[in-house]
Amino acid sequence: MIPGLPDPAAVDIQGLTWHPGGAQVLSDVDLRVEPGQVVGLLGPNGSGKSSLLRCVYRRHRPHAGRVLVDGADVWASRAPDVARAVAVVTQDAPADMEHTAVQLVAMGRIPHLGPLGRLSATDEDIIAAAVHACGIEALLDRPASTLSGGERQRVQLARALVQQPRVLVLDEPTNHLDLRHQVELVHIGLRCGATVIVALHDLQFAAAACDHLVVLHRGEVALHGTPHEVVTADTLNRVYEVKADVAPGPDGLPKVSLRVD
Ligand SMILES: Nc1ncnc2c1ncn2[C@@H]1O[C@H](COP(=O)(O)OP(=O)(O)OP(=O)(O)O)[C@@H](O)[C@H]1O
Repeated sequence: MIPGLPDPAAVDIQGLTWHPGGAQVLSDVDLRVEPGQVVGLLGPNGSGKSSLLRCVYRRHRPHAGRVLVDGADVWASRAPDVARAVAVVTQDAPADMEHTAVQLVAMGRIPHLGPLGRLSATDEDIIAAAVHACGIEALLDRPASTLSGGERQRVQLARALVQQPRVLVLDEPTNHLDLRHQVELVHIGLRCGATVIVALHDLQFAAAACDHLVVLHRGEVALHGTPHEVVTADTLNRVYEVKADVAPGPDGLPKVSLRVD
């Protein structure tokens, strides 16, 4: 789909602890993600999902522990080297709102450009492929500030893809997307060949889209396993404090029915 995508990388999170201003946000988190795996990060609001992902894409420096991408500690590596390996789509609007969509997408090539910062024909091909994959051709000349939340998220995904990442970090990438674009995100982002770590709120979507699920609770890994092992009535009760029935749906995946009485 995107020309020249490199091999996916393993991600090893070891004893990760982050306590800004004394608040214990992440405590001794261990997680191994195999190359090419799609791992869903679940957990209630405030459980530490975004904080964990920020440690992976080198936004937060952990107070203890480390994140290894193919064996290299991201905080012992140079920022441009990490940017060549790890791309991110966040739930926030991009900072550069005055730029047009195509300028934002092209910024994804910056870690790969030479000293003159010029785009080559190969770079242009990669950008065109990502624009096509994300279906944003009609948005290219629009300033980011005029785009809807879902349009902006697709522009961010295209920017992440042109980075040709070995690891793709997605922080609640579906929160602005309608059903069709959620399904497309699975095809484009989750199956692009990179190792993917994705924070999600919808357990059923996570079960359908991910190979492996990890549930954070109060900054610790509460449980992890296959969708069948993780999406259970017990998890919903113990971690989310809701009553629910979980039974296999027609596709064999866990189907959640919340009890609201
Ligand atoms: N810089 C910071 N300083 C102090 N506390 C922080 C900081 N960043 C995050 N927190 C706190 O850490 C906890 C975890 O936040 P985080 O955003 O990682 O959770 P989350 O699981 O992604 O939540 P949500 O599902 O609501 O997006 C929250 O209680 C949050 O207030």
